[in-house]
Amino acid sequence: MDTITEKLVDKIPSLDLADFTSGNAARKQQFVQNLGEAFQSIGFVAIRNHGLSDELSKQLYAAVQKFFSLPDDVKQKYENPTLAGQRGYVGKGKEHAKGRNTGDLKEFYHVGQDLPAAELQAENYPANIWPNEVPEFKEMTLAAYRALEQAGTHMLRAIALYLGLDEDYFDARVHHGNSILRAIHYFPIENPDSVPADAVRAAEHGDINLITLLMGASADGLQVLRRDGKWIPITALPDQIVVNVGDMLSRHTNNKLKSTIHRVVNPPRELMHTSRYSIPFFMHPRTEMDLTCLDGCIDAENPKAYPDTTAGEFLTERLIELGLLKK
Ligand SMILES: O=C(O)CCC(=O)C(=O)O
Ligand SMILES: [Fe+2]
Repeated sequence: MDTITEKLVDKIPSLDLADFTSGNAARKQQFVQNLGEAFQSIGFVAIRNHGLSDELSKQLYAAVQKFFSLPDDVKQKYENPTLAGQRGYVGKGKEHAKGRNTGDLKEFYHVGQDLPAAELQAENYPANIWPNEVPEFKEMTLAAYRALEQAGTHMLRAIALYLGLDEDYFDARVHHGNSILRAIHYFPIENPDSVPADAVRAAEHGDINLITLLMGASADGLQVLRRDGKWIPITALPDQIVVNVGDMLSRHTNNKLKSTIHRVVNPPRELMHTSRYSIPFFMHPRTEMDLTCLDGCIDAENPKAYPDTTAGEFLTERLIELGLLKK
């Protein structure tokens, strides 16, 4: 085992994306190295200068809170079971982590790639669904989608360099990619005894996609599983977003980069009646991206760990496991 994978940290590393985009070769190289080492060990980093303004994130949160405070029967108008939860609203307890049956204590709303109708059809993506009751929801979620997609593209360029690939290796693969912005509401529970004893806000899981960019992670509850089995809380400052490796990138790099298991724990019993919001952006490639383990990540010590697959096939498999797509 190399020394990088043995390093155990109590806090996720904090990096400045401006180092990568600065035009200064030494700062850029240092960013690439630090990011690569973090993704090869804990699998998570906190990033500042990510390009999402404070103003936008405040307005986005306001719109999201306004939507989730609508009555359940109004929110359910925006739920379309034929889309496997890929667009619009997904109601309370509908999604469970892979390998579990108890639903998570959350409701969420998915926004996908927003393109003119003909391009959506060409990419085979469903159209977005917009809530009439909160007209600003569309503008705010799409602005955040674009900012996070841009930040994610920079992060993937840094990852490509770390892997010894061309800097633009991921660019065409994520162009018009199947990314999803997920606004989550961990809803208040007045009577903790009314939910299954093993129900949690988000049970432990790895993300499906290439990388996840998470805003709002500073609220308590998010924890990551360190390799020695210890859960460590995520502590990101308000001006930071958290970025982690998902299963697609882990698989493509033959486990060199780590998709670290994480969860959102319940608050203490007396605070179960409070809400928690978070907004992860799941950066997916295009459906046809080949996730075959990269040659550069396979050697005698690290034999090829996965059969070949594509992003589309892998996503379908996982949506079935999460209870969102029926076989
Ligand atoms: O709410 C959070 O802080 C994290 C949510 C998460 O891990 C997910 O939705 O995949
Ligand atoms: Fe996650």
